[in-house]
Amino acid sequence: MPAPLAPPRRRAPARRRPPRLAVLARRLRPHSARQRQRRAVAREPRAPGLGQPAAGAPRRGARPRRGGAGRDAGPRRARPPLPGVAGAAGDARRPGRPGGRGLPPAPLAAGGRRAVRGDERRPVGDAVLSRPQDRPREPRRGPCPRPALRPRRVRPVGDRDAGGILRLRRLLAPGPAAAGRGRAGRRGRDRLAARSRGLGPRPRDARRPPRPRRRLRALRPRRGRRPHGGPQRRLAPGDGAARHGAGRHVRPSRPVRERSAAAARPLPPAGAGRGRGVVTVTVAVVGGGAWGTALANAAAAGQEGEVVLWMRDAAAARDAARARENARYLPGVPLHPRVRPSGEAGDLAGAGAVLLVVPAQTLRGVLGTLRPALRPDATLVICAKGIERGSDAFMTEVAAAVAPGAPLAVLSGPSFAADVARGLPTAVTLAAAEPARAAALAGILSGPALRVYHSGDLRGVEIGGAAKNVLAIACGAVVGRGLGESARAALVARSFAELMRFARACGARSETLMGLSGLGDLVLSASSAQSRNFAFGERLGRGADPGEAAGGKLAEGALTAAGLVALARRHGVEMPVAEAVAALVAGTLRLDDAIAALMRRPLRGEDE
Ligand SMILES: NC(=O)C1=CN([C@@H]2O[C@H](COP(=O)(O)OP(=O)(O)OC[C@H]3O[C@@H](n4cnc5c(N)ncnc54)[C@H](O)[C@@H]3O)[C@@H](O)[C@H]2O)C=CC1
Ligand SMILES: O=C(CO)COP(=O)(O)O
Repeated sequence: MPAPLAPPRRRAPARRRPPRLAVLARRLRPHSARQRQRRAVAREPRAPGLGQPAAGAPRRGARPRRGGAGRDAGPRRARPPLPGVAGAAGDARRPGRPGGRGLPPAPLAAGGRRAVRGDERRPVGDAVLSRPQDRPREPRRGPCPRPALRPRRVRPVGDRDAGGILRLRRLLAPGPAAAGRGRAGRRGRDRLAARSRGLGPRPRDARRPPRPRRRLRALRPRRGRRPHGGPQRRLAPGDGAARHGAGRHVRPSRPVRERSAAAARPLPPAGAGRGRGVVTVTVAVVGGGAWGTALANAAAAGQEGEVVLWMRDAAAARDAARARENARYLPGVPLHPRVRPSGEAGDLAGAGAVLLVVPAQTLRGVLGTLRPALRPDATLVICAKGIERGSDAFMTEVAAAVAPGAPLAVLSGPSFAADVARGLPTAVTLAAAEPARAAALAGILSGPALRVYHSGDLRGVEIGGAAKNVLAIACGAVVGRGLGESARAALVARSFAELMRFARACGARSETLMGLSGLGDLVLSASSAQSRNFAFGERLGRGADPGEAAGGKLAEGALTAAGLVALARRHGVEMPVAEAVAALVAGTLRLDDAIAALMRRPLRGEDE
């Protein structure tokens, strides 16, 4: 018997691919029971022939709701997975969630590296696994419904604004920071308004309170600059102080404050042990030339009182007072408001310090004339640079002879009047026998651009100023003759050597000559045609007659050379450069012969 036939095995019916819409719907995560119900309805077949969309399906032409089922169910979003790709856009939205509808995590690729799905952030070096259109859109704002797609947390705008408002409220809150802020407070409110509109810059570091220094500045009333601690003053244009921030209150630097204290003190007794009284510090200037005018301006800027600028020509003084300018000697530089030009000797009577700024050869005569008008205890500050002809006397000796017992001081150093008048930085030395007097005077004359060092070596400071004028003529002659920069440098060095020898022989300190009045002034005058002495020598070098080489200007070196040489001989000091200049000026030696004589001198050790 044939074995009963087994009932034919029925092939399992092939699984029908679910309709596309159903697949898509399954992938979607319903957010609420209402949504799930809607989607269930949507899965039901449409009524045949009616062609009406199922309830809950998006209407044609309706704008898909952002982040909702309507958008996700749209045809653009619901793409089938790409072949060979472990998942596609939207698949990873619930990775590994037990019982979740999403796909399991992507399998590990060869080498243990996990394949990266197109919708994940890809580490550098991973293959590109998706087409650009399969990548999810970046969510714009608000909470993202798909955590795996969220690139990073976006702070809601409201949060940020709240922080900004809090910070700005703190800035504007009444209290020491805000009280009296005035414009600063208004600015803050404006910024707050701008910030709340999403405009305007963020505060630099809003967590930190504003810096206290700034706040203090804002609270400080604006005043005129007080470089020396005095009361507010009006400042002249061109004045050094005005140039350095007039109109703004700037706390003076420590040295300036110290100078103020020094200036406020009365000068110590003149000629200690000689019964002199204490002198006050009212400054007057004798000599209305370039240097006298520049120093008067500097003194006026450096202390409180009026500064009388005495001129021998009363008409010139009136003109200067009217025009507020010394048009002849220092054109273009306004006089400081507290400089009073005067031709009256009586106007010098109140001065405690009198700056003598006339040509060296006139000092004896001028001081002799004015002496009766001066206070007997007035400090005479010698600013002329020279040695008196005929007597071969230093300026301090001349002054001491004319005004015996008067306290003396000497001011010298590298300083073109035009530079000082323009407020360019300058440093000079002031020497007096008593250190306290020198310091007090230095304090009075110092300013933002004029730095006055003090010294006790009167002789050294005056020799530096007088001798450099003579030596600068030699340097000018070398340059005028076209002998080159090497020759000029050699001449400066050898000139300085003889200056030192001479100064030491006269009892001065070498250190003084190595400073401003000596090396400093020699370097300035030997290297610049702005120096009248250098210019005089330059013209000599070009063949000008010594009588005309000055060109109507004051060349103190030409008038001092003979006296310097005479003094050097008296002290047994060799000064070959000064000798040559004296002979050139006297017209007893030609320049070429002078140069040849210098070059033929016996060779010797440099320090001999
Ligand atoms: N101009 C400058 O850059 C500097 C000049 N000095 C020295 O200052 C002194 C004066 O020089 P500057 O003012 O430049 O000269 P300057 O030629 O500009 O003025 C000389 C002043 O002295 C007056 N004067 C001339 N003879 C007189 C007399 N017999 N009696 C009264 N007053 C007389 C003139 O009227 C003029 O006001 C000189 O010894 C010079 O070496 C010092 C440092 C810098
Ligand atoms: O003494 C001066 C600079 O320090 C002025 O130099 P002159 O007199 O050569 O112009």
